Amino acid sequence: MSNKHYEILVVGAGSAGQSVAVAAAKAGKTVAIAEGRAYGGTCPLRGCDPKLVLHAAAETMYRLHRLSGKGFTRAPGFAWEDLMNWKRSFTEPIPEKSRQRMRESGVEVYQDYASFVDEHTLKIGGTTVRADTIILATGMRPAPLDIPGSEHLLTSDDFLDMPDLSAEMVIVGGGYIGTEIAHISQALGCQVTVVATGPTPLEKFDDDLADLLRQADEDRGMRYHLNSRVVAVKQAEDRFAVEIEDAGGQRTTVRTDRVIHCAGRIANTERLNLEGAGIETDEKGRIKVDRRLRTNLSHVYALGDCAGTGLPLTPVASHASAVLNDNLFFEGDRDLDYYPIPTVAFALPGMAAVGMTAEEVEGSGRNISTHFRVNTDWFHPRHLNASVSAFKVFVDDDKGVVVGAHLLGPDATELINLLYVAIRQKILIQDLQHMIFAYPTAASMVQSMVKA
Ligand SMILES: NC(=O)c1ccc[n+]([C@@H]2O[C@H](COP(=O)([O-])OP(=O)(O)OC[C@H]3O[C@@H](n4cnc5c(N)ncnc54)[C@H](O)[C@@H]3O)[C@@H](O)[C@H]2O)c1
Repeated sequence: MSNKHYEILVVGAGSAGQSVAVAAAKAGKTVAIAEGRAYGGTCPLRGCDPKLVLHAAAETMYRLHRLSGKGFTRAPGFAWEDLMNWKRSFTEPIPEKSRQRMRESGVEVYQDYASFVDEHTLKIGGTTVRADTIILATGMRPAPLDIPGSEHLLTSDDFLDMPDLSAEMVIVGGGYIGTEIAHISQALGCQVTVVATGPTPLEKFDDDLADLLRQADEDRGMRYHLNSRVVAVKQAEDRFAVEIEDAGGQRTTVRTDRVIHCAGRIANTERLNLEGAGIETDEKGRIKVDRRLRTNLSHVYALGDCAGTGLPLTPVASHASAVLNDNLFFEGDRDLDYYPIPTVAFALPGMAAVGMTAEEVEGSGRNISTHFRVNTDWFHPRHLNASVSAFKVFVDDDKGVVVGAHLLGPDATELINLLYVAIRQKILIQDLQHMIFAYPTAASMVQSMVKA
């Protein structure tokens, strides 16, 4: 057992942890980073990036199907294995590249899980490490689903590495991950059944838009069990029998080839022995932090998905690491400043939101008008023959600015950034209307969306 001391120890080598380690080294600190799994973290290895590679193929197929009979006579052939190889060309170089980046920056690299021994000491494999300042950035993982037959469930990690695409799949959960996996799989030829606990999928998005998406999905053959949950999974020869219970207690069994568990994620804290150092967590199990990412111990910080602040999204972690790096290493004096956080679900077509929600508008007592419209007849969605397109934009009529935007439709995932800038910078609608937007682009729709 060897002993080491560093000024800074980072636990978790995802995007947040790596960013802090590099900044600390740049500031001349002695730094180490520990990671139990592959270097790189969720976003480039098991989340955003590989998902988007698959989504690009699915979106191409979706668009081709929508233009069938409008120039296209048949969809092209599709090989899942080739798509997986293409995806691996993105993911496989990440761990070694990340480790190399750490070493070149002067960060000492540990390949093992770290666990607290006391407030300043962690065990990393066979090494006892003492550190003056400790940064926790351990991310999240699928939450265990406590139902009979849970051993038959595959996770989103497994989905992103499947050897083939099943003919039929059941998706447990209609949140971000469930919806994205459902849309990718259905577009590429799988018969998908989604089991969602709420009255619509994507409950964290606008209800009206989520319901329009559900209708369009059902029209193209996706199946939904709403207000329902999966209560058991049984092996049925080489397939599975999925037991689904609705809110009234009525049970249905669906037979399928694979069952994908997308029913929520929890913070990766179980190997840290937080109790060993007396570090507090919130009711969701995320590490409690203040507006400067400090835990209840003044020398321990947490950021990224494992920390109880902001949404578990990569750009939120990037913002948090920028604030922490400034404050810790470059004499900054900044609080976190998230508002508003744009968020996107890569459905087909995409769903996106930024700023005030319908519930927030209703409870605000402010003079806010709602611009809600199904705009499948507008030129941009229409020339793509989109299955659905709609928007709900909230305008503060006293101030003349956009305060919330909810989009569903082709290119919604890009358009939302434009509305984010309008909200964040409080651009007057009057000024927005006087600007010249290139036409015909998706972005040019924004001027019509905010028109009274
Ligand atoms: N595009 C993106 O930005 C993106 C993509 C993926 C994940 N994420 C992030 O990851 C987080 C986690 O995503 P997620 O989709 O795992 O969680 P989620 O909380 O969005 O959805 C999980 C859903 O599963 C339901 N559920 C729980 N038990 C169930 C059961 N037995 N049967 C059926 N449904 C059940 C829950 O009620 C919930 O609606 C998100 O909050 C998001 O911030 C973001």
